[in-house]
Amino acid sequence: MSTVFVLNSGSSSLKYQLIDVETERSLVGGMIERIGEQGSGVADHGEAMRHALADLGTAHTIDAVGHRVVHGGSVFHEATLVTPEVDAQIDELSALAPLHNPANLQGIRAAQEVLAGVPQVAVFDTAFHQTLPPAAYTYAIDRELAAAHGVRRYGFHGTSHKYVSEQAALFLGRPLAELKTIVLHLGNGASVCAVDGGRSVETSMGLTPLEGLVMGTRSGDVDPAVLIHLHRQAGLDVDQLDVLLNRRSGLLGLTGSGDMRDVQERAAQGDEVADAALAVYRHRIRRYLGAYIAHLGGLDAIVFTAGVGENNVLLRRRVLAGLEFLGIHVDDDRNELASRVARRISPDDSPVAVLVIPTNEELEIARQTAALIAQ
Ligand SMILES: Nc1ncnc2c1ncn2[C@@H]1O[C@H](COP(=O)(O)OP(=O)(O)O)[C@@H](O)[C@H]1O
Ligand SMILES: CC(=O)OP(=O)(O)O
Ligand SMILES: [Mg+2]
Repeated sequence: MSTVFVLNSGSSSLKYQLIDVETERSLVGGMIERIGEQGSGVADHGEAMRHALADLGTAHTIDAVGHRVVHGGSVFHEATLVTPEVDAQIDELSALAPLHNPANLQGIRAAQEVLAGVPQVAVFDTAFHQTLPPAAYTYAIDRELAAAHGVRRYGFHGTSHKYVSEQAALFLGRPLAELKTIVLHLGNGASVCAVDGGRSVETSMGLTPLEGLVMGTRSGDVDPAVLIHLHRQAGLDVDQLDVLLNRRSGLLGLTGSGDMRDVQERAAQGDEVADAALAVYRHRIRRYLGAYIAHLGGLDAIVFTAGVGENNVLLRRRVLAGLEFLGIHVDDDRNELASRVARRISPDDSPVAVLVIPTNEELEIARQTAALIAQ
């Protein structure tokens, strides 16, 4: 076993990489964006997949394909070989992740067609969070109704949270088993995870990837009564509410742009609407940070990752400002240093290590795929 082709289908993008699992080097890689948008030339994830395979060419052998699958419900606790039964279960879980699972399945089916006979492995965003205690995953609603419909918190971005928390332990040279870490995965989708001894014990996304932080186009937490109110008072039906909260909220809803770079640029030019949106974004993160420090009963490390977490100097400083009383300090010079590798942005002697660690979901998927195939 030496090469794994990894497919990471997002709601509107497809990232792919061919990874040599022995050297952990990427041999071929690319990204197709704006899938399904008018004028993009790529109608759906099946077509995007065919573009990716064409880019791959025939120069390489492929020993297995690893797929990111966003929702694994309570069914999948670990990387799983795709069989017709597994395909059907992923399909069934589409109701819980309509932006993601159908795209993941299209990727799987296109790969099966083009790479017939090559084992396909599904790696689930939810799997790492299967260790959440019931107190963290239970919604306080009618128990039987919830059970009948799979209504509980699952959590997402697990592949990233797992990878990054392990990298943090390696970086610090300390055993994972004794570390209390909070990971801030701030990308287009965003979530926080409390990791205690390598296990996810609390995370901000819930039944679907909508709960929690303010995101590019998703609202994150709202009082559920907002939906009832908007239905009764503004006449929005359930599909309109779905589109509102998942696709037209977050930074996009607050400012008209879902991209953090745009919002920050506008704020820097004195745009008060953009500045106020950044304040909401930061406030929500700090609410979770405080809560998770309490859940963990201590804290060794805070890790920033994903597009915003890895690149946004100002946001990192603002999120952690005023938390010195908790042993959380940021060294401004270290924070401002642009770099693509794992680094510490707190002083060496501060009680809590504040780290920036680039996530690599593709590598983690390749590792898990190779490990499963080797069994
Ligand atoms: N170099 C950068 N500098 C500042 N912000 C960035 C940079 N790269 C990405 N971002 C921000 O990160 C977000 C996208 O994160 P990313 O992790 O790439 O998203 P996805 O969830 O689609 O994988 C956007 O809001 C974007 O503005
Ligand atoms: C689960 C999720 O939100 O994924 P993404 O950040 O890729 O949209
Ligand atoms: Mg992402």
